Amino acid sequence: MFSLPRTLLKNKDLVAKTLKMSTKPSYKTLSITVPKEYVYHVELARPDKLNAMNATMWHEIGNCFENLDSDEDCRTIVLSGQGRLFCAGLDLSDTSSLGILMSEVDVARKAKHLLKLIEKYQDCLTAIEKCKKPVLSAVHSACVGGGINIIAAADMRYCTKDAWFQVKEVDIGLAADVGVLQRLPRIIGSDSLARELCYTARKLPAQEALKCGLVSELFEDKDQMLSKVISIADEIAQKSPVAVQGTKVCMVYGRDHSVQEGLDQMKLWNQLMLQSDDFKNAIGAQLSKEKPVFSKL
Ligand SMILES: CCC/C=C/C=C/C(=O)SCCNC(=O)CCNC(=O)[C@H](O)C(C)(C)COP(=O)(O)OP(=O)(O)OC[C@H]1O[C@@H](n2cnc3c(N)ncnc32)[C@H](O)[C@@H]1OP(=O)(O)O
Repeated sequence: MFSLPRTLLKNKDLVAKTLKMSTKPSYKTLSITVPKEYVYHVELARPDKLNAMNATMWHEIGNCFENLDSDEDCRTIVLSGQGRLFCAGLDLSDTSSLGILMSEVDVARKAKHLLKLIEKYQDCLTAIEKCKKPVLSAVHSACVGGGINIIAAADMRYCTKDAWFQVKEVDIGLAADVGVLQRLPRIIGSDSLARELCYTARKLPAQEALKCGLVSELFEDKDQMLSKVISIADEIAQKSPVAVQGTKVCMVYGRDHSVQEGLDQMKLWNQLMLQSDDFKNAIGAQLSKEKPVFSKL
């Protein structure tokens, strides 16, 4: 039977922390590390498959971001890919995703299964947007198909100078269905360019991705990028989690609603959140010029 070491039993807080840590999930296709307090680093971890998204990866992305949403040790998330490129998109050899199309069943039955599959895969990526912790994506080399759908659901995007992006779906006979058609035009603010990229599947190079606002900054290489992106994530993680998470929720809401609807939602949000200790602590710290301390959320 599992038993705790004697030294741990002496310290109740440490015991609670150890038990909590031991219940954190682990994944087959994702790697999670904690480079700084409150900063989590999620990596797509199928490097030998160019991080192509098989069914396991789709489900794990959804579960991971749902879990991180309620993980009070996590305040910001850096998302990158292991191996030689960020992501090759849908795993085209994965029959557990695409097998439905091959099976000999009636069109209505196939459609019913496909509806469920598409809905599930949409939800898995929307979990990135629904997670209240800011997600900073860091792309090196190629970001193809499903990969660009992933980063479109993230809060911020950074890339290396050699990176390129491709909304590849039309090339495999598919209208992209997991978020890029909806999110990309809003991110880059040009419906015309978004349509060109989605209709032609042309490769968008890093310089142009910077110019059109898809990414915030370019870096010489992946190491330099991760070091800077982790430091931005750390800067955010030092702030009140009540303020940062509220800002994300309200900005996502505001993107999809009128200014007045956004302001109305903001009133309701802050009539609760301004009562939080964080508000008092942050103002006190500003006045005393001391570093504020915020409890976990
Ligand atoms: C309900 C569904 C919702 C989801 C929809 C999502 C749709 C999409 O993601 S559409 C896009 C799908 N992805 C692709 O079409 C990418 C195809 N791959 C490439 O363009 C290139 O491989 C890539 C630019 C990523 C890398 O090129 P590079 O020259 O560096 O390597 P390759 O020699 O081409 O590839 C190496 C081996 O990896 C295999 N591979 C690459 N991509 C995939 C993939 N997406 N799925 C499965 N396997 C992939 C490639 O076949 C090579 O294998 P091997 O010949 O055995 O070495």
